[in-house]
Amino acid sequence: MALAVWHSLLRIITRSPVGRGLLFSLREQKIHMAAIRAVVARPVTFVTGNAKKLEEVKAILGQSVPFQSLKLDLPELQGEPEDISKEKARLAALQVSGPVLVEDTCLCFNALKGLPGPYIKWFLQKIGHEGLNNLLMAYEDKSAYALCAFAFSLGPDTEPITFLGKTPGKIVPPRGPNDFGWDPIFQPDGYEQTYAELPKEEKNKISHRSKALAMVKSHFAEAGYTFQTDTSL
Ligand SMILES: O=c1[nH]c(=O)c2ncn([C@@H]3O[C@H](COP(=O)(O)OP(=O)(O)OP(=O)(O)O)[C@@H](O)[C@H]3O)c2[nH]1
Ligand SMILES: [Mg+2]
Repeated sequence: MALAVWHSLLRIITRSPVGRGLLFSLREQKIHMAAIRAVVARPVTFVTGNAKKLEEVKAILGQSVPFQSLKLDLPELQGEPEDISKEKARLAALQVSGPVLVEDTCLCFNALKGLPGPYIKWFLQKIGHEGLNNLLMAYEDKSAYALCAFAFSLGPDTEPITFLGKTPGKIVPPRGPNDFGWDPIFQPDGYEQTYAELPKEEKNKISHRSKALAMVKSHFAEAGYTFQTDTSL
């Protein structure tokens, strides 16, 4: 019965010019979507100069988003995290001539209206953990948040898209191993340990980076890109 109704509906659609037009445009759209889904000529390159970031990205993404990495220290725009990350992706895509993933990380102090934010790398290099704590000496509010802005671009002619992840916490005197940036002075909300004291797997479950990468993963799953692995193309 349902099949008979469907057949008469199909007959009506295919006999009318409007119906035929509709079917044609649906077919075109399907072909267009297939073209988008299909082939991207190169695998994704995660561009970073930071080995510890790379380590975490590998651990968090696993096999979900196949990528290769390239160590490049890209120049960084001043401004808002999302814009910095997008500009990094544009520069990276030009260098790589293919699909790229980059990220920019900020450590934002609420008492300082979000600063040092994207400038944390230079603050950390110049004044260290103690200096960062001292910046908040005059304030009762030690709350802060770690923010990660990933940007993905399919190539030099494509506008990058961004994925943000944020983890709230507070700034504390350094505790734990000193092998990654400001991890020893950031204590995420709901934990008694700093990022540095937490086992890596635990940090990777709750970190700003893992939250942003969860969105990257969903995007890749939805878009269904197929990346050719033949790099001679
Ligand atoms: O304790 C930390 N836990 C983290 O989870 C984390 N992620 C980044 N950082 C540090 O924060 C600055 C960001 O600057 P940033 O995003 O420009 O990175 P970068 O210049 O090192 O690499 P990249 O820009 O080439 O990717 C740099 O000092 C990074 O070392 C972290 N420190
Ligand atoms: Mg950088």
